[in-house]
Amino acid sequence: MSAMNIEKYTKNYFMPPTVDMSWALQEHPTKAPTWCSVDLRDGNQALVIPMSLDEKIEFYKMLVKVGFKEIEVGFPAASETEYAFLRTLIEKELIPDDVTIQVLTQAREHIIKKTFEALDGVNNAIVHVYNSTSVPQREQVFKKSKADIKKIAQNGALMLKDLTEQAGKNYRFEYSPESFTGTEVDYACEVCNAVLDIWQPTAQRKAIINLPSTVQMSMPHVYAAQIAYMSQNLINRDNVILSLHPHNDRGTGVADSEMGLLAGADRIEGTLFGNGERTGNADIVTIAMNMAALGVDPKLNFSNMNEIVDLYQRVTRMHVYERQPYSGSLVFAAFSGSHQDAIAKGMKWREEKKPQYWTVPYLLIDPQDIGRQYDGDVIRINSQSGKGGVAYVMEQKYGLDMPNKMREDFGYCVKNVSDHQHKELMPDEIYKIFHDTYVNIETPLRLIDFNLDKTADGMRKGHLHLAINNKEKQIPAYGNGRLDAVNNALQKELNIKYNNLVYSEHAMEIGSTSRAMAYIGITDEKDNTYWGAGMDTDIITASVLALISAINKKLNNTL
Ligand SMILES: CC(=O)SCCNC(=O)CCNC(=O)[C@H](O)C(C)(C)COP(=O)(O)OP(=O)(O)OC[C@H]1O[C@@H](n2cnc3c(N)ncnc32)[C@H](O)[C@@H]1OP(=O)(O)O
Ligand SMILES: CC(C)C(=O)C(=O)O
Ligand SMILES: [Mg+2]
Repeated sequence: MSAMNIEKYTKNYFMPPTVDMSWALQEHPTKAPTWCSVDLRDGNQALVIPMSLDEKIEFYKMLVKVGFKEIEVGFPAASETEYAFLRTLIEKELIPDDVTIQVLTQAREHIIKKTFEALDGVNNAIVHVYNSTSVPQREQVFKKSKADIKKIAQNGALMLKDLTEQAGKNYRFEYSPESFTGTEVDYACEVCNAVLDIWQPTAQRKAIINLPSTVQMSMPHVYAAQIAYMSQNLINRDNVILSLHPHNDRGTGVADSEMGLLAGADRIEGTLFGNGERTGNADIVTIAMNMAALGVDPKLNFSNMNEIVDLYQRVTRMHVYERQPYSGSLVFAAFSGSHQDAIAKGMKWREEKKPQYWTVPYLLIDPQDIGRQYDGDVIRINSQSGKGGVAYVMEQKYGLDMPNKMREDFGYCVKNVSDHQHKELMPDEIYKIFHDTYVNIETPLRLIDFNLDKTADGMRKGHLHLAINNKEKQIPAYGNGRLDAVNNALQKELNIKYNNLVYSEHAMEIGSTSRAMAYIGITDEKDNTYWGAGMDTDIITASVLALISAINKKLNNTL
């Protein structure tokens, strides 16, 4: 016996009588399918607390805004709320002309009648009828033969046809052989064809045949082979919209949908973020965004993903997993140093070389396209981060452009703080570390003033007014420029030696236009480099402050 008793499991799906895998030669779908959101029905029936009337209305309006043209709004015969919701949509005229609502019903007379009652007053609707066809459902639940199960479907189809005629409407019809994935594929096809035979769809009024993986049982290519068989063997195929309704028991609801589309399907039923029974339905956000990431217009608009996530979480009381493709809060975040470095360089490269295409390493799509920000959503800093990421945040947020070598010094400094505090560091915390570590350091040396005039031969000569350990002192200064004069004066006065002076400065563009930041690195005889920064409204003063900060760090022996 195995530890998990796997001996009791066996394959419960059926390969189609003829297996055509030629669809697999296509790389990806090249046009958007018809999308049908089943959030308000399949998603809703899976919630611990189903949505209230007001919550359903709010969710419905959001689905319309995203661009769904077909929305399964409920199972009107299931409960008062479901019934009242449909009535509200109709009576308050909340159904735009280009949106068709869909309602689900079992193939039972009183339930179908109640469903039609609820539809009173609507012009366009899809009435969706289902019955189970799988071997276990036939044997264990319905205890009926194949012929009897087909009869349930036919009776349901007939009732839909008759009641629609009686209502004088043009409702469209959908049939689902529920538990399709556990059904012999040729038998499922026989049942669907019997339904189509009753409905006699036309080009003006096509019928929808929806093939659910009510429970996912196989790898996605097997489901797609089943879909290919159905697509090739349904009667009146030109007037049939072949729809998929994948669930996610094996975690491949998206793969089932994508491969099913390649195999001939025209339509996808699914939910936002994959909410639904058990492990959920196929996640339409992911399927649509996968298309968008390949340059295929999905005809749905997720440019405001944060708002959609917030509303969804609030009304369903579910949570969008941090790593849910495209929509999770961490899906664009790069904490690790090498990823951050590549992203920062990739962004720059794109800006300079190919702004019309998105090829930035580690980011499948441009986060801004779904309303996420580079700043805050992409490069985030913790102990796994490196100099590239830290410098990127400082540059984007505060306009600081440190010399390359200083970035390394600061990167390690930030990493250590994050490591010791065991937390992510926000940009303002990183800036504080930068400021406390490098900027305008005043002990033991503090600059009070300096006065350096130009001599006849173009040199600079004058005095440096300092406080050393709080004792004020004037020292003479001479050099070929102001910074050089200060540098010479300080080395002499303090009797210290250093070289490899690295210097850079810039105006502070972000936040404070009137200030300059200067950076200086000095390397002593033991090859230790000390970095300082100076901030001031005057660029020369900023440079002098940067030098004094670097010297103070050497004197304090703080690398
Ligand atoms: C895979 C899916 O998501 S399918 C959709 C599932 N969603 C829901 O069920 C949510 C809404 N459902 C409900 O509120 C209720 O089930 C109702 C109101 C529709 C029906 O309620 P009830 O009749 O009290 O109960 P229930 O659904 O258990 O009925 C079971 C009976 O219907 C039969 N039945 C179930 N589904 C179907 C169907 N699609 N077509 C025909 N008969 C069916 C069963 O065989 C069983 O028959 P029996 O009475 O001879 O044993
Ligand atoms: C009603 C049907 C389509 C369903 O939800 C399923 O089989 O999962
Ligand atoms: Mg379902």
